[in-house]
Amino acid sequence: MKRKPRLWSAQLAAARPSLLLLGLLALVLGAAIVGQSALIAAIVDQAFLERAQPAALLAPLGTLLAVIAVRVLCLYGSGRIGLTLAARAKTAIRQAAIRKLARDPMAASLRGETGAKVSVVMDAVDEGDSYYSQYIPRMLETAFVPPLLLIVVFAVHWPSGLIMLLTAPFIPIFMILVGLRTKRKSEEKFEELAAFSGAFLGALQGLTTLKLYGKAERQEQEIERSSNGFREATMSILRIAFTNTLMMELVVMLSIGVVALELAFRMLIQQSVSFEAAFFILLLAPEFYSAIKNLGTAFHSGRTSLGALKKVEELLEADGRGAVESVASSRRDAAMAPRPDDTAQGANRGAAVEPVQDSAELGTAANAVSAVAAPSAADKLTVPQGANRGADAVAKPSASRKLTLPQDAPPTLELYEARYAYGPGAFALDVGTVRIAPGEHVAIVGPSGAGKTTLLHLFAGLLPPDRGELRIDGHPLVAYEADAWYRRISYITQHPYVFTGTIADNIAIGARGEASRAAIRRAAEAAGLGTLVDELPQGLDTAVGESGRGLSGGERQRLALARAFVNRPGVLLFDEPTASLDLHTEQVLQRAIAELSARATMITVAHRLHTIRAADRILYLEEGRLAGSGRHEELLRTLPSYAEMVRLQAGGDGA
Ligand SMILES: Nc1ncnc2c1ncn2[C@@H]1O[C@H](COP(=O)(O)OP(=O)(O)OP(=O)(O)O)[C@@H](O)[C@H]1O
Repeated sequence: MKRKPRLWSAQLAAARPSLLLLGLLALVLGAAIVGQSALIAAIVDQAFLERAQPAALLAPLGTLLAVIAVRVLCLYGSGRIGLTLAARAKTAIRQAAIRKLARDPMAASLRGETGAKVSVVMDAVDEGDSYYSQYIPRMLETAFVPPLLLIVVFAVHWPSGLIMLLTAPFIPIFMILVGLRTKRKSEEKFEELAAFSGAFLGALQGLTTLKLYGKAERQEQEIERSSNGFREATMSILRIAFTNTLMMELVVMLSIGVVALELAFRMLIQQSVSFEAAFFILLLAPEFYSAIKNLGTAFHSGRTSLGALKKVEELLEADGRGAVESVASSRRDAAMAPRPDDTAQGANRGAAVEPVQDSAELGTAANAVSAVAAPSAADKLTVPQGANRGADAVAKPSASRKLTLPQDAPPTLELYEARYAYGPGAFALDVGTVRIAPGEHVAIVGPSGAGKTTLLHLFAGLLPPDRGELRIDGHPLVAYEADAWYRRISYITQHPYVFTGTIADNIAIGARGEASRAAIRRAAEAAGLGTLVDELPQGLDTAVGESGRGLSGGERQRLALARAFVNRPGVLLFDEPTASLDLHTEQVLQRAIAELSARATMITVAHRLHTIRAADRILYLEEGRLAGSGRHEELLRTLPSYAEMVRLQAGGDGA
């Protein structure tokens, strides 16, 4: 048998007292089985062969009832313990998985299919149930019951004991052979299920696009194909399981038959065994085999569970860091705490990660996560491994304390000797050192694909530089409390994400703490949402997002700005929409942004000439390099490619 997934072992180690109790119950169960069989054999012997008076049978019958009650209680007890073990383990594993997803760097969390992740967290964890509720209790029963029965049979009539000893191994041999195949199949089944869930969710989310391109039917066929794959994988597991059961029943029946034949021969021909002893053994034999057989059935579910667990473990260890320990600790610390080395710097080194897409909105998503992810005190006090890499000349925080970020004044930002590549041979951004003073307004400009968004993500702390680091007020980002930075910034993407909930809920998630109704209202008005809210019958309580009213691109932008207004960030990161908004919306947005950025550092991926002209400094990127930096007029004079871009843009912008 291969090494057990570490998740399982971690859970078992945490459940040692329950395992001891299960062992004790198994021992009592074994004794009850022996007692029950002995009493039945004695009662039948006395009633039919000895022709005893009914009154004489009352005492053994009463004892028999008591023994049966003990047996039932043992089974009930071990069932309850198994279920409790399973429930606790599933909670801990699921918490660890959710915590892992919540604390992942944003770029990593956008990697992979959402449907597949949901399937692992929900279905694969559920599938783990039978390992604890069936396999572990049956394992312990088998460790105590069959050996006990065998000792008793040997003591009463050793030839029967020998037959049982020789035939018993056939059952585990079958189950090991079949179980190994089941585990492989079960892993395949989960791959199929994950593929199916991913394809299904993807198709549902993109249904409008698929319909517009006339591809809905093809996607339907794709879903049919992957659902058939899942069905076939499930059926092949069931086929193995049924064949397994049939073979085991056959082996058990044959073995009991051989024991019975031998006993009949000794009793009737040789007359060397009494009826009571033979009947006693014949009662014990099926109990002996069924205990081993039950393990076989539990073994099958156990293997399926292990296959499922491997998927959960893969999810937990997707970034190569040991999350298993956190499962064991999750009972101690149920709070979903971000780990220090999960902050942007130091994570995903060299991995080709997806860039943060437009749907990710910082200062919003981060707050949404932090609503459920309260960092534990221990995490705040630990300094991550690999912190301060390349930070030779800067002040380093003390090894045991995290710095707090001033919440009132805008900070100084510095990308120090920063380089980021999406992977070996992929696009690489290498901008060296860029320092942005408090309150400075910087525009990132350049041709499409030059690395503007990548640079913005480096400034936001969303992408960890491969080399160099992001410094806030002279200290590396990892020196600060995990959430402090994200509470200080607002990132308005081109297509802000609207969560399912009311407009008020959607604005409130931008707030650093609780936002009052009045503050939400003020933020909505400041962002130019006042008229829309007034026109809606339910005002701020109108449902938006997937299950509510749709919002236009401009309204989404204003919603994102309203989130920023309740936050009043020290750093405003803004990815300007490339698509043109109508003049009125544009003016509303510009006014709101000007007001927001008056007391903040602002970095904008700029597409509009008036943003570029108004910037204190322009960073002009070309193929991942900083080709020039300065004010608009300065770059016009010194950088021909910039002048050319402005000339082309002026044609379409009219600014
Ligand atoms: N996950 C990724 N893996 C590999 N390459 C990527 C990834 N994301 C982006 N790139 C590449 O990195 C380069 C820079 O992308 P980026 O989005 O930063 O450019 P940009 O200047 O913002 O472009 P645009 O103005 O068109 O939005 C592009 O060539 C892009 O194809």
